[in-house]
Amino acid sequence: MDELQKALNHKSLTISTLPEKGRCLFTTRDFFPGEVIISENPYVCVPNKNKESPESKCEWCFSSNNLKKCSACHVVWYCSSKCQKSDWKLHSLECRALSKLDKDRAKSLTSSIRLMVRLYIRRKLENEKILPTSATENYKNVEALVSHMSEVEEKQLVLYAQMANLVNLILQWPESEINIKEIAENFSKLACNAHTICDSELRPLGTGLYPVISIINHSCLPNSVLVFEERLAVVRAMQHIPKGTEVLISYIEIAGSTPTRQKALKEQYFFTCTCSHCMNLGQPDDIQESAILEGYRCKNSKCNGFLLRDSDNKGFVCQQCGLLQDKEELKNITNEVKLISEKASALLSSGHKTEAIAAYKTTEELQGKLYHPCSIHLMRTRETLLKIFMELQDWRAALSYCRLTIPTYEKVYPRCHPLLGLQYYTCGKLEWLLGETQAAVRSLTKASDILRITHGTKTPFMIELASKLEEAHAEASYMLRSQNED
Ligand SMILES: C[S@@+](CC[C@H](N)C(=O)[O-])C[C@H]1O[C@@H](n2cnc3c(N)ncnc32)[C@H](O)[C@@H]1O
Repeated sequence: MDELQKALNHKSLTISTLPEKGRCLFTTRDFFPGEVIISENPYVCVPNKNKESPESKCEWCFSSNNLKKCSACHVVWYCSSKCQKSDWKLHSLECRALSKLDKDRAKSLTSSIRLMVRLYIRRKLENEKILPTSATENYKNVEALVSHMSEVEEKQLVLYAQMANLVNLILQWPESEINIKEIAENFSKLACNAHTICDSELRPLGTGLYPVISIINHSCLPNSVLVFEERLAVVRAMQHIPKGTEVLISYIEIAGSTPTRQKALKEQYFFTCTCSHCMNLGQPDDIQESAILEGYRCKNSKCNGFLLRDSDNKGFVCQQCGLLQDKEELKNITNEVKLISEKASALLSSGHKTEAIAAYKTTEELQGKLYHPCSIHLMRTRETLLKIFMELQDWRAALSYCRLTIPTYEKVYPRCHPLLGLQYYTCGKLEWLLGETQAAVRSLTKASDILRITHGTKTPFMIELASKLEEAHAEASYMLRSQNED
């Protein structure tokens, strides 16, 4: 039996291979909601630095506080000497390579290029026995990852080859140690195996390769969830998982219709999902769900019906009241929504928050006429308004938008999804700030019921949630006692 299989057996897990999925991870005992199934440190990881996340982060723990730049390469940052020391074996070689580059070029390297440079440095350090190997921390596990090279489009292959040349240029190693074709294939492996490392509130921090957790396959109705505790990846059971069951997580944002989810999975992961949600494709309830989440609503504001194309494809018919809607009319409003939401997004990017709010509110109003109240488009606009009002510390407005998103969250996410838990948490925190104590207790309780399963109970984030809930409970009972005494 191979070493990895033996190590997994000790964790009550086993690897099987299915023809339609490749490797799969199965349980060899029951796991219960909230229980950690597997955790793994990254084989390699890097913090993200891009337009959405421009601030520097610690290379080891991803913190943004007390950062000091590496004085030699000027690319990598650390929050403490402890983090710097932990990363030193890998960074010492990386630092030498980055220091030779033109300063601006070194600073503008993408996360994928940096991740690949780190991957090759790690392999070299293992080969030279400078870094120890184990069953779970071993380049062999990277070799076993799927790459889908034969399915990748020509244009993408050219891009991977160019990126591989850049990695070669950065490393400047002898030909015997580098193989451009293999680096290109490893880029393809990263595309379908690397994970976005997020903080407890699921905000992206970096990218990491976790070759053992990468054995876990996808389902749109997953039984497990992947979260991160700093750089550690943790997979927890979201429900009771009986012995002999495949461990499944979701690779994608599952708030979307079946065709949208399937498109995302095909494009990035090259497979067609056959989970029970996807197997419903084309069935009347799936068509209805798609129309509600991404399609149009009836133009009669008193009717809550959704529209489907009529049989001769001239327009759309309300499935509740039968009202016909002209294709051109819908196209015009859709274009109007597109233009105003693009304007809103441009205003926000250029820092004109007040004007952006007005434009997003107009978008929301128009979307309300066009889409179902549970539409994903409407939900996204409301999420943006919530975010802007949070930044402006307008808690009342933020709470009203947060509340508007909840019914759609409850519809699109499973009962125990971390995003649903986090939305209840935001709602609860705002209610608490605004003195709506009873409502805060209800929302924080719902948040805690979900997040203690997905996030465990021991992280600083969960300890803070527990203490907020306790405080809200205490105040609610004090208020009740005072009322009774009056
Ligand atoms: C992160 S890997 C998962 C492990 C992979 N099965 C292996 O053999 O290494 C992702 C790849 O696994 C396959 N995969 C994942 N979930 C699947 C599913 N539900 N059905 C079919 N293939 C799946 C796809 O080939 C996908 O690109």
